[in-house]
Amino acid sequence: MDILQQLYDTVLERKDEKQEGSYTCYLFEQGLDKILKKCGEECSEVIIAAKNGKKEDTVGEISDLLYHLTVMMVNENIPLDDVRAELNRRHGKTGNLKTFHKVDHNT
Ligand SMILES: N=c1c2ncn([C@@H]3O[C@H](COP(=O)(O)OP(=O)(O)OP(=O)(O)O)[C@@H](O)[C@H]3O)c2ncn1[C@@H]1O[C@H](COP(=O)(O)O)[C@@H](O)[C@H]1O
Repeated sequence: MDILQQLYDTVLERKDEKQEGSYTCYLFEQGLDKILKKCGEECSEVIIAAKNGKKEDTVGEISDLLYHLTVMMVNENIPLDDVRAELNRRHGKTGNLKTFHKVDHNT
């Protein structure tokens, strides 16, 4: 199982728990506005890190953002598979476009 799925499953378990010291439980208690605020903050931090050109910091900030997005998805009952399906659908489209351009370019 990939790490995003493992993270999603752990966050999902936290939704119905009250675990001492769990930041995820704290976010669920605070509710959607707090979760969205954190997503916004973490997104800004990704942009700043990337702009500063520090790859290691950027990877850390992307990981923070993915975690907070996962909490938001669980809070909003959005399964990871829905995002996978949408990405697969778009990837399929891009694949078709590439093929089209290749054929078009050679003629
Ligand atoms: N991936 C993460 C993860 N990334 C970031 N964070 C937490 O996100 C918080 C964000 O830090 P900030 O400095 O931005 O915010 P803060 O000032 O501490 O908090 P706020 O007052 O802003 O809410 C930190 O406390 C980090 O520890 C995470 N907390 C948990 N996880 C994953 O979630 C799982 C469950 O965690 P718990 O719920 O803590 O058991 C863990 O096993 C991890 O896999």
